[in-house]
Amino acid sequence: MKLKGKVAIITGAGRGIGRGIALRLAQDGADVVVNDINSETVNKVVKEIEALGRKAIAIVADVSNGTAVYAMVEQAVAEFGKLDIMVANAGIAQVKQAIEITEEDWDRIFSVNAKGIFLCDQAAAKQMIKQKSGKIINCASIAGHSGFSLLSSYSATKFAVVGFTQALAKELGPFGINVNAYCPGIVGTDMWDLIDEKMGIYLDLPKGETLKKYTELITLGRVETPEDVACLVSYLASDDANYMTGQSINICGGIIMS
Ligand SMILES: NC(=O)C1=CN([C@@H]2O[C@H](COP(=O)(O)OP(=O)(O)OC[C@H]3O[C@@H](n4cnc5c(N)ncnc54)[C@H](O)[C@@H]3O)[C@@H](O)[C@H]2O)C=CC1
Ligand SMILES: CC(=O)C(C)=O
Repeated sequence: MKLKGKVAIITGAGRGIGRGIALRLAQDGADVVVNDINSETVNKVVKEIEALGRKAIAIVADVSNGTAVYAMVEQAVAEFGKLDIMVANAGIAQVKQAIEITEEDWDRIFSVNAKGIFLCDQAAAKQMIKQKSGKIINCASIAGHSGFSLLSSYSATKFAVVGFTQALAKELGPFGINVNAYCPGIVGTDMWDLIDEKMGIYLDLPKGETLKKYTELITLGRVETPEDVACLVSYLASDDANYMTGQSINICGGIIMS
């Protein structure tokens, strides 16, 4: 159990990739703070983690709200005494042609995907600096390494995550804190159901066909699962990754290679 005795916060963990990461870190021995804006789903995930014999608490908070994020970290430390791992996973998608995106659209997606990462990382870093150790793990995407058509605002937020991850790694290295990001490809979650449906309208494709078209780009020939992503996050959260920092790692079945 490589994360035995560790305490982790995972944001956006009520479903999808975040849930997969929460369950995997618990299987590896960590106690887990399960965050989401959806109270029903977080409570279900807490029960799943307790069934694995680990401690878990639910914290319903919007990662784009600084007061709520700081209160979440404070509550985690009050409950468990420390914070070893912050997985800033929560994110939203937006499928539109760039010429159609409104200022409100742009501000909304940046407030969750970029500002949310900044707030979670900053609140965690302040606690981890006191401890002189910690692992901050941000969710980017392959869309943060290569722009995706009809996902321009989304891609821009993920490029922002990659840049912030590098800069923060440089600032926090002297405190024994590692900062890295994971970059999934096409993961079969509710987010991709939405992308499939909305892109299908632009591409004039029936439901399921956009996902099929994108699946043809995957070298390993199948859609990614949350568990595939969780394997990388489990590594980044562990002592095995003590010499890795500032990296944004593609875990995408070979859609893009670099
Ligand atoms: N599904 C995919 O193919 C890929 C997803 N990603 C990224 O992975 C992360 C998770 O994505 P999925 O699990 O697929 O999405 P999802 O939509 O299935 O799940 C996202 C979860 O985050 C929660 N959430 C949304 N806004 C929030 C907020 N403001 N505060 C707290 N929680 C919030 C939602 O309630 C939901 O439970 C996102 O950052 C996404 O951009 C990256 C690459 C590929
Ligand atoms: C949702 C997402 O990040 C991709 C690349 O599909």
